[in-house]
Amino acid sequence: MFAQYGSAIGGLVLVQAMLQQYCPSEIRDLLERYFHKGVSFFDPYIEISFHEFPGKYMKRSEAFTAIQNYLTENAASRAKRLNADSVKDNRPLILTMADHEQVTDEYHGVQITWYANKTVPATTTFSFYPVTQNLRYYTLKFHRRDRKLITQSYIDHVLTEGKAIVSRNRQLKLYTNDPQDSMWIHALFKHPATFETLAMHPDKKREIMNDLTKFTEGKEYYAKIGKAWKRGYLLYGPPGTGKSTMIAAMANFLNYNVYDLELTAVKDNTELRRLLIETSSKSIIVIEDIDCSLDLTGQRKKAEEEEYDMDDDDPVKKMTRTEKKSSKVTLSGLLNFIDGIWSACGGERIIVFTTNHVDKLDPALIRSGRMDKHIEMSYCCFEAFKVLARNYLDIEHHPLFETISRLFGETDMTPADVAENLLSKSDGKDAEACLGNLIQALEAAKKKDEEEARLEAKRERREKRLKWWRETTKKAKRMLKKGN
Ligand SMILES: Nc1ncnc2c1ncn2[C@@H]1O[C@H](COP(=O)(O)OP(=O)(O)OP(=O)(O)O)[C@@H](O)[C@H]1O
Ligand SMILES: [Mg+2]
Repeated sequence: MFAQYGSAIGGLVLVQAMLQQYCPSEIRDLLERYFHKGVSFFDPYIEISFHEFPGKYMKRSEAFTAIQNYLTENAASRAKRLNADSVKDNRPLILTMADHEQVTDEYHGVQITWYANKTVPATTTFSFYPVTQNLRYYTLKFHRRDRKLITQSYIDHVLTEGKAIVSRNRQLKLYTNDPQDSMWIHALFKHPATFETLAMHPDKKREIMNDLTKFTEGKEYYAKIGKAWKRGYLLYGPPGTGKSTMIAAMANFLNYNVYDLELTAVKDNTELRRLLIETSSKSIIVIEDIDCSLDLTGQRKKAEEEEYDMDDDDPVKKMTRTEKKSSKVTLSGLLNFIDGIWSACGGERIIVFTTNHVDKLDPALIRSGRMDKHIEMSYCCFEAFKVLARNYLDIEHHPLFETISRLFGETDMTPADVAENLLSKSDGKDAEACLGNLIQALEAAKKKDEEEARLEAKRERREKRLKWWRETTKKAKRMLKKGN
């Protein structure tokens, strides 16, 4: 039976080769269409292709990555030609199928063949992406009698397995936007901060961790209520209270990549949109110091005023306005993105804004629904100090803790300053000396606070006296006038 198919297809291939050589193109196209129909009539096999970059935005297909990982773990070792990926950080060698290689897989007793393909484009058009990368694809080939099993069960199995492998083997990455060509560049993300090492009141910490876990498990919930699967956090507080450390702890906790978006390097809203669409799911997009990144407070107002003035028909003014508008990222561009566009690209993204001045932000940016959770990162409390003492000195208790606890009630110190004091010259080994350092620093801070309070009180008293003196003089002058 197979031999018959084979010779029929062989015959058709021969005919096609002859046509290509001797036929005019119109007739050839027509005949080729029939040729493919003929082949598919005789050929009992079905093929499905999965391209690496299938979409308009040149976003790498998650299905392709999942298949690559599935094949690497399950079948690639059986291939004859393999690519060995560079090995870093003592990780095992990664072997992937070489291009134009094939492997077979088995599922419920059915044989499936996978081909790793790569086509080289005939015409070279300009692209930011390596050309060959755009054209890699896997082809899955199976007998048509197994169509139901493959399309309804096997592909799902491969994608689910592949995605699980991706998240198991995931090495976190830190992406930053390159101001030169506005592309994401990445390095391995290796921040050691975890929720365990984060100095914060345990209740608050638990609340945040629960919130994050609920978010990651919320795929069905978000779909049910018709909202994009995203969550916004606003971290605010003075410098050195652990906002950036918290982001690293979140990434390590969730096993998410971090996209550190430098807004000042983004040319306009279109570029912002592209950069954000290129982020992968399971990621945290961070915009640090949002109040400094852009004049977000003013720009929206300015934009509104400009729109209002659009009737003005001075062409020069109009042009300047248009340039101004198109050359910057605006608050509305950012808000539009946060609000809507993500729903179209798969979700599971967290966006974190940080600021030292929450009072300076435009209310539109922080209203609920946009930033779902506001987290205040504040001065160190005794509970947070205990975490730092455990991290830096390996101690849970010490007789000096009582004094320290009292001093935390009397003055403010950031966790960064506490940590600095715990890092003594003796390399953190002499706990008593380190705690002594901290007590001295806390007492000095308390003294400074008291001195500032004393000066403030003195200033207030002086102002009061001055006010009394001015009023009394005014009264005396009025009385003198009346007397005259
Ligand atoms: N809550 C904290 N827990 C543990 N370490 C902390 C904490 N806060 C600060 N630190 C320590 O202080 C350093 C500075 O903290 P971090 O950069 O997270 O502060 P920040 O709030 O982001 O400051 P900025 O507003 O200046 O960006 C960190 O490297 C870390 O060692
Ligand atoms: Mg920071």
